[in-house]
This record gives sequence, C-alpha cells and structure tokens, in this order.
Amino acid sequence: MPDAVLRLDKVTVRRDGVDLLRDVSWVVNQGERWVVLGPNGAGKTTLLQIASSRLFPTAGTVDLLGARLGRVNLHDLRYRVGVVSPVLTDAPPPDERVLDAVVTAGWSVLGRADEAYDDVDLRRAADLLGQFGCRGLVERTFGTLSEGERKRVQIARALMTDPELLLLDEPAGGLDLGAREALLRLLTRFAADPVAPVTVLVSHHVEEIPVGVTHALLLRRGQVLAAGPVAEVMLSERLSACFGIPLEITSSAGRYAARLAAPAPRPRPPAPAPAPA
Ligand SMILES: Nc1ncnc2c1ncn2[C@@H]1O[C@H](COP(=O)(O)OP(=O)(O)OP(=O)(O)O)[C@@H](O)[C@H]1O
Repeated sequence: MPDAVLRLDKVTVRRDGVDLLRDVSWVVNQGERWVVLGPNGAGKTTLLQIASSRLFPTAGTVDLLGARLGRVNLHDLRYRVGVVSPVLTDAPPPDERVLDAVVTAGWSVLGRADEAYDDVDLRRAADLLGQFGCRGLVERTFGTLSEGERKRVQIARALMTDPELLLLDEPAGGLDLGAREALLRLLTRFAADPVAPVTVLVSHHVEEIPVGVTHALLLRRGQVLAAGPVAEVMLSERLSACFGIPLEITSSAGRYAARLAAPAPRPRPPAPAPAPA
C-alpha cells in the first residue's frame, strides 16, 4: 500500500467523555484531491488536527506519509505537511513583508529576523506568490492585504517547504463573491497540476469546492457518512443526511450548488363527484 499518503484506521478522539471523532477510517492516496464536508461541530477541524499530526487519537492508528503517528519525529513530519487554517496555524505578523511571510516557512518561523535565505529560496517564494496571483504584492506588508489576498499568501507560504500533503481549512471562508471566485480559479488550476501535492480541503459549502476535486468525505457528529469518488458522494440524499436538512444538489461544469429541496407536493383531495343531472 505504498500510495497512501494518509491512512486512518478506526480513529476515535474523545474529550471529556465526548467523541469528537468516532471510528473514522479513511485513506488518502497519491494524486487525490479531497474535500471534507460537514456541518458546524461535525469534527472537521479535529480531523485536520489528526491529519497534520497536531493531535493523537484516543484509539485507532494514523499513518501519515508512511510513518505511524507516535513513532516518528513530529518536526520532520510537519515540515512535509502544509497547513492553512485559521485555527491550526498563526497568520504572519501585520508588518511582515509579503515575500518574507512566504520565505520564512523554510525556517518554520513567522516574522523574519536575521535568518539567511538563499536566492533560490527567495525566487521560489516569489514564484509561489506569482502562482497564486500575488506577484504585485511581494513588497507590501501582510497587514495591508485584503482577506482574499491574505488567504492566497498563506497558501503560498504553506507550499514553500514543498509539502507532500496540503491541508486547507475553509480557504474560501469569509471571502466576498469576487475573492472567492478568484481563489477557486487558482485552486482549480492547482488541482489540475500533476506535480501539486495531495490536497485535503475542508468546507461547509459545496459552492466552495474547486473544479478538479476527485474525492469527498462527509462527516456528521464525528462519524464518516460517506467517502469516495466525488460523483458518488455528492448526491442530494447523502448531503441531506450529512447536513440534517433536505437538500437538492446540482452540478455544472464541475462546480456544485445546494439549495433546500422543494417540499414534496401534498396529495390532492379527490374531486367531488358530479351532481346527478
Ligand atoms: N475539548 C473539547 N471537549 C469537548 N468537546 C469538544 C472539545 N473540543 C471540541 N469539542 C467539540 O467537538 C465537536 C467537533 O469540533 P470541531 O471543531 O472538530 O468541528 P468542526 O466540524 O470543525 O466545526 P466548525 O465547522 O464549526 O468549525 C464540536 O461539537 C466541539 O464543540
């Protein structure tokens, strides 16, 4: 099974007697682009904490990049996993130059001090910023960027160490329509890049899934409701069960949309019999 980048086997995470994740088994293979969907409190962030080796399971096993969690040097492992998450990662300081906000990932620091960076690192940081539509921002400070620009800079930063797994926690969360679509266009291009790392993107909204996602996992109350190829999972009845409301899911050109399903028509009362002539 050399292709598995991440493998969870019967993972349970328990806190204060509550199962945040229960019996979760999940395999993410090379070349795959996953989306994890679920309502508030479903356990998505907890799952990302496990996938990024920031949390150990109460029960079950986790194999990340070929190493069993609990038996490896976490520093080496974390270097190989890129994470963008408002909960799991800190944002660069507001006065940090954008180029520095990206290149400092090579030293796992936030806020450039007197570390020395090779030209090749600075060029890589600039290239990544260019790839995410931020070429004109390299000399700006992080605090002056819009929310959409910050998200893109943080993705470039997460890619600086050339990770084998990229975890994106609601990358389009809080963005306006234009910024969301700009980000999704870049993530779509990224998903199509054969040398881009395996990606797991967490979202509450099907509209925020970029084209090119290959697999989906639905989480509800800490349990996996469905996991597999995106076309087999993104079905109205499955999403309805996941979010606990009747949903109609539609797709067009690789993008998804969700709306409340129209209630089933009520049976009509029988027409009165015609009066005798
Ligand atoms: N230490 C804890 N003790 C008890 N319950 C906890 C603890 N930490 C988290 N939880 C609960 O576990 C559940 C899962 O949390 P998690 O943050 O993983 O969900 P989520 O799917 O990411 O939610 P959201 O979409 O709202 O960010 C939530 O109901 C949360 O309140």
